[in-house]
Amino acid sequence: MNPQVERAFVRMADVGHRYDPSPDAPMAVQDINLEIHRHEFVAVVGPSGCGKSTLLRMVSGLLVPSHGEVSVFGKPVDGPRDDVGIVFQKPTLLPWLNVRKNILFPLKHKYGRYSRADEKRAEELLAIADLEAFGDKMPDELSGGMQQRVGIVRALLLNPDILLMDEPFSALDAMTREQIGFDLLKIWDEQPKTVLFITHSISEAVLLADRVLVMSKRPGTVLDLIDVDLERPRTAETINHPRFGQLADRIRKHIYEPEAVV
Ligand SMILES: Nc1ncnc2c1ncn2[C@@H]1O[C@H](COP(=O)(O)OP(=O)(O)OP(=O)(O)O)[C@@H](O)[C@H]1O
Repeated sequence: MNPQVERAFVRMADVGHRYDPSPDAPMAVQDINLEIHRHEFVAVVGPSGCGKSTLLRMVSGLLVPSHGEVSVFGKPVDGPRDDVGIVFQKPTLLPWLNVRKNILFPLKHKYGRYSRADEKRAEELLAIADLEAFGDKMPDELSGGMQQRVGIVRALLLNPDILLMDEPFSALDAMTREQIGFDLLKIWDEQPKTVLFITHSISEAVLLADRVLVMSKRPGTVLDLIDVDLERPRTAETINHPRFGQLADRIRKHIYEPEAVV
């Protein structure tokens, strides 16, 4: 496990949720018991509709589960949290603001202003994301991958303890996607966060995460929580490691031939 991982941070105890409150309506997720450590990188994979986004929304506090409890550092999550950054599939940058103003926008929106220190940190984060030369550019002057990196920097500028990422790279081509994965690991290494990362890509999950949470089809439950015992830093070479293939196979079996997994 990553040495930066400290201790249990996010806890889900017997968590379940049904969107339709009538008692015979189907559950979206059920019987979720999970502990995520501080600064751990957990990837979530599972079939479409199994409740991955539901899980993320419950950690963010945007959704209160109908059963069980989600807590962060021992305190129940009962409403939207301040210490959470969210990155979605599309970065949704404001087209009329340059990159620098886009990443500072949430601070301005939240506090009405931002300080010189915030501006300095914005420049530092842009540099970590290899975007230091693009602060003055408008979003439509950037590639899709660069826009997505701006979205990640924007989420990090609020210095959240928890970074929730919902299929953040799925709109990108394969090469950009792999590169931005390594960029994310570099940012995470320099600015450790507890990351919950949803993906449909098994190899992306294994390449990035400390652990991979595999969910069953609806109602989503935890099928497996797999330790990714591959060395860091992860590189393009990691993919050629025999252990990488074994881990990816194990996840693939859960998803495509669950009866074959003992
Ligand atoms: N707001 C909602 N109201 C009612 N049902 C919902 C709502 N949001 C999600 N659901 C249902 O809950 C289940 C889980 O949805 P969720 O979006 O969490 O799955 P997912 O694993 O993230 O899916 P995908 O991989 O396709 O994005 C689905 O059956 C979905 O139809």
